[in-house]
Amino acid sequence: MAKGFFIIGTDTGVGKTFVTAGLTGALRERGIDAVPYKPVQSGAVAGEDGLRAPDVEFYKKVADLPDDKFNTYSLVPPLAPSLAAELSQVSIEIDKIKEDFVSLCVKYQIVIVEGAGGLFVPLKGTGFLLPDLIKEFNLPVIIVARPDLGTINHTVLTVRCAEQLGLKIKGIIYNGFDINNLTLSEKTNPEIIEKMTNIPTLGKIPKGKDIDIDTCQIGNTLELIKNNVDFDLLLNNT
Ligand SMILES: Nc1ncnc2c1ncn2[C@@H]1O[C@H](COP(=O)(O)OP(=O)(O)OP(=O)(O)O)[C@@H](O)[C@H]1O
Ligand SMILES: C[C@H](N)[C@H](N)CCCCCC(=O)O
Ligand SMILES: [Mg+2]
Repeated sequence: MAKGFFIIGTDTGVGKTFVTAGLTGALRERGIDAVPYKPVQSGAVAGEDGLRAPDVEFYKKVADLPDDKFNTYSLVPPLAPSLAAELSQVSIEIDKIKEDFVSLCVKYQIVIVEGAGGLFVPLKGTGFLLPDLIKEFNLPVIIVARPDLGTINHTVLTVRCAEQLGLKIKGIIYNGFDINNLTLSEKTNPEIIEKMTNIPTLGKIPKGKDIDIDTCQIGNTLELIKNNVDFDLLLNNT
């Protein structure tokens, strides 16, 4: 079985890339040969030498990575992968994604895969969704969630759906606390969600400084992840 994690979010923009990059960098600093993998990047940007994948560029800047292939498809339309592929007249081949994933699994100790958007996102047409890929990879998922009001519903919905689909859930990372001005919901959400789901909280990450994926500003990403994720919990039984 491949060793690693599949990073999903309760939504797009919750911090999956930030967490994927930070976890990869932190594990590599611990001497664990971890790498990231982004099967399908939508919202890719045209650069001098072809399409740039912002998520992958961010990984490379945060973590000291070997030179390898960490992305299979890069698509310009900022949409769900299957729609972005359709508009780009690209056919997403799941076997190609599996091939790239396996080639990383044989070379490295841990592969941290980033999804796209939330859980129920179509990868190919409307029949092959993100959970289908997670099952193919047979990896436990880490859910990245917002900390504030509204996240109970989003997070518990994601947990319940993932469980009903037979996915294994490693834990939840809440991302983006305003630690200088914690709201009542930020103070109470992780505990009540753990009570409702029995899924452990792996980390509570504060808002950082100068972090922006689109402009590849990494700010204090690595420090935030290193200081706020429970790595003993993350790595036990991995
Ligand atoms: N803890 C944080 N502190 C400050 N900025 C953050 C933090 N986490 C994420 N961000 C910023 O929020 C934006 C969204 O984060 P990110 O791109 O990681 O989300 P995502 O879930 O990967 O989105 P997508 O679904 O597009 O892949 C980015 O600009 C990122 O830099
Ligand atoms: C373009 C964006 N940054 C992500 N890469 C893809 C988000 C897909 C969201 C699909 C949806 O739930 O509407
Ligand atoms: Mg991302």
